[in-house]
Amino acid sequence: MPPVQSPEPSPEQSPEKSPAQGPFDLAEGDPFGPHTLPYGVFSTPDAPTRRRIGVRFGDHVLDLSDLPAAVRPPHADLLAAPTLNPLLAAGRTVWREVRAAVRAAVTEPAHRTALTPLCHPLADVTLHLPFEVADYVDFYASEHHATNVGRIFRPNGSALPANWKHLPIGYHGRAGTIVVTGTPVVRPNGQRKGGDDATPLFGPSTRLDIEAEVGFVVGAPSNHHEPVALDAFRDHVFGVCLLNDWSARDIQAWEYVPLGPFLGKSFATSVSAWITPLDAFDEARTQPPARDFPLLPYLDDAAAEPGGIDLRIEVTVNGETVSRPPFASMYWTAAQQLAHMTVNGASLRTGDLFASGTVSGPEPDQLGCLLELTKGQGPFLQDGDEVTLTAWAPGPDGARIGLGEVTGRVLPAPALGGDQA
Ligand SMILES: O=C(O)/C=C/C(=O)CC(=O)CC(=O)O
Ligand SMILES: [Ca+2]
Ligand SMILES: [Mg+2]
Repeated sequence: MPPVQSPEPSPEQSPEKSPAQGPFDLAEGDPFGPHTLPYGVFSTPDAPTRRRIGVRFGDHVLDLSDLPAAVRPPHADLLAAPTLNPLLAAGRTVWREVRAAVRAAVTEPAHRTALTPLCHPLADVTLHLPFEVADYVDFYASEHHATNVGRIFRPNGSALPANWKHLPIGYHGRAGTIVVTGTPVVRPNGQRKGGDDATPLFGPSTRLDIEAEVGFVVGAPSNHHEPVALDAFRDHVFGVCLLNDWSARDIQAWEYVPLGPFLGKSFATSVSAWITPLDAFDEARTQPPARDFPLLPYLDDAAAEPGGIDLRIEVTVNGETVSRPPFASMYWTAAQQLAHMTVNGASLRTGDLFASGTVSGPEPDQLGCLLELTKGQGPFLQDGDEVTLTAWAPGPDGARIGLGEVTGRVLPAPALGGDQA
């Protein structure tokens, strides 16, 4: 695939910083300033089994697990856990109180002496999957992606299915194979049958792909039989992460009729280590595209607060930028996806994760997977390839809200056993 033209500086490349400065002296434009404050879970080499909650500030992690009394936030017990789940479960009022207290701690110069020993350079810590994933759903919400993929997978049918503009299509994925950024991704073995194959073949996928997506993390649960309305979205959804829905296109193309993706996607899904609270995106809200059909009342967001988010994603393969998918172009919003997911009375659990679907914009350098970028022809991923997604959103007063990164390197498929070879 051709590299993207006219590169802009990656938000991950923090501007130059002099070594004499401390963890709280951020360079101008650092995307992890006081308006971002994403939560993660880390450990340090001296205590590798002690997982602690931290917040990212610049290129450091501030340990929140045992803050000194002068800056101890309300609900500090929730921050002493080894995962974010207790904080997620606590609900929006608590999320806001904790975030306000953390912001006050990192911005008040009088606290710096006390907090500096609790700051670890990112390079010195191990980042872990920050929450225990409950259920996992993946949507299909980009009109551009759905149209492009529809043409490739179903050249004789209409690109968009008849239901596409009436409901956000999704499928249930595999929560147990969600992995944190940096985890290697092993090429899956599986069954495939191309148009020229007389019978199905078995072996390593030859069409391994990525999907650049945004994940939404559910905090507060809901009750069974009680749908979550559009305007209750922010009572339930805690925050946002980056997500790569690794996809074996050959396995997927053969297996997906009629129930949708299965083994072609369930071998691994990577997420970023940082969960950014929704409140960080207040300045980045956008109106979704105009609706082409009237929506049923439970999905009709015409009078709702703008449901889109202006996240600018960048996809690199082996360090070379291949795409810049714009999340603001998504047809269906996360609030509509949540309303649809629960309209039948299905309940939410703390730690549920739902992904936006591949983010593809209208332009050729805005496509969120290699299938689209190469018009179905490949090349797809080779063993050893490393794929990284980064993103940022506009914040207050020209600040950037960084989402960190989700990265993974492809490892060779396991050797086939006697029954499989
Ligand atoms: O059009 C299809 O048959 C399937 C497309 C997908 O790859 C499903 C998917 O993961 C949805 C998405 O990421 O948008
Ligand atoms: Ca997907
Ligand atoms: Mg996947």
